[in-house]
Amino acid sequence: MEVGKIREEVEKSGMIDTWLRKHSLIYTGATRHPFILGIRDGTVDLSAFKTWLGQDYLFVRAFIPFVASVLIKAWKESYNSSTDMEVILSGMASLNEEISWFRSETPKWGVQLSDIVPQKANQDYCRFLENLMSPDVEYTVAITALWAIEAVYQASFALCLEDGAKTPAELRQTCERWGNDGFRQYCNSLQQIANRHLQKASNDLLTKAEAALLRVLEHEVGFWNMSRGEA
Ligand SMILES: Cc1ncc(CN)c(N)n1
Repeated sequence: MEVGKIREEVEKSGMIDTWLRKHSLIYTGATRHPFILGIRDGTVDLSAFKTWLGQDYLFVRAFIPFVASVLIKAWKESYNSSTDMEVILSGMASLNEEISWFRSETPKWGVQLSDIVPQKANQDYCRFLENLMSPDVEYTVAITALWAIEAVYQASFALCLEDGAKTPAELRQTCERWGNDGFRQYCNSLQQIANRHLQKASNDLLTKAEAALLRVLEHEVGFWNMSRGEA
């Protein structure tokens, strides 16, 4: 597509929607992964679910410092820092609750948090987050990645709550954690913030943010694959 046409499209709907259309294959791969489709149609292997649960606890522990780093970047770099910080801080408060949820949920599944060893896909994803925490990474790149990480879970788990889904009763609470309306609104707020910053970004920054989005989608696919014992 020629540059003028891309600019026109971006002004209408925002850079993120443009990128999601451009990368729809990998986005669909991340948000409609066989692991999620298995929850939605009730055929998920419960040992895969337990693997996911334990590994995700470790991921979330690494994700919290990343979100804190985005908060610091918002404070330092955003032209609209107080609004951005309010949204990011609300996400951090939910993460505090999320950690408590993992601690109370895992024993129900016979998963012992102290025994969990991070698998390769999880380690790779956490290393990626750590790289994004560097002060050299621009706020626009980091907020785009934060939106993508949260949006994949929102879209995935919301799918398991749609009419007609045959999600097993014991997995519904998990799906509601990320598929609920409040989380959808949080993701929308992150998307708006990211879009506002992307609109002002140089071409070089746009390239970096798009690459970060793609890496997130790849890591999310890798994480689901790992949960199914495929990585
Ligand atoms: C792997 C992964 N990606 C995203 C999320 C949502 N915070 C999560 N808990 N885990």
